[in-house]
Amino acid sequence: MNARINPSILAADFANFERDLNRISTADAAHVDVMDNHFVPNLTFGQPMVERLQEITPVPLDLHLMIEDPDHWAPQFAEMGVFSVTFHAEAATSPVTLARKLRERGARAGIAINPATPLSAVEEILPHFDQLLIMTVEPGFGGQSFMADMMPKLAKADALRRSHGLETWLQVDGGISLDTIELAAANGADTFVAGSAVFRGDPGEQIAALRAAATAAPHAH
Ligand SMILES: O=C(CO)[C@@H](O)[C@H](O)COP(=O)(O)O
Repeated sequence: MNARINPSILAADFANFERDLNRISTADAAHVDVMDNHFVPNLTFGQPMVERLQEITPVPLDLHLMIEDPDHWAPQFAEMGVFSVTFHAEAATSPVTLARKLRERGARAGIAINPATPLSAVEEILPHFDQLLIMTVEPGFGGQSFMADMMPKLAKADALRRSHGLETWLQVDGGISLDTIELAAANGADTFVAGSAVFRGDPGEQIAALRAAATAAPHAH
């Protein structure tokens, strides 16, 4: 299994993004949590900030938009040349049209679902997406506990993509650490967002350890 590790810069030092991005240069991508204080009760990065991060990052940017009205805002983020843009199913009005717009602008298109949102909400539209993000915490803050009860949903998503021959990546986000990554990998995740677990220790070492643990996990296929 090809395990991708995307550190969340929500756990980086906000006064030292250039230094901390360089510390995760062995990661597959940097996960950037854009929060608008409406869709979630927290406020992080706006467009000028993401634009600047895109200029200085040594790794691709994986944007996670926890915002209202992604139909309006997401294409503008995609135009910055970022690697991927993921928006929430709960917030979008026309997700398929939006996925097409993101791809037209050169970004991989991702759709995210909150813990309370069932897989059925995205089942039919999954073929239009490059990535499905299954939240393993309530979105909004880093440092929360991994919700193991999301594993049946993850396993179902994995079975669905395999039965339809889809190449959709399955991303998990929230509480991913050396204690939880194997369980997520065993249930079908291939892309892992980790904030605290990476930046709490030596980021390079943590990335390598997380990748090795996910790769070694017994996997359904
Ligand atoms: O989207 C979010 C939180 O809403 C995440 O990306 C967190 O930043 C993950 O942090 P840890 O749980 O790994 O500390």
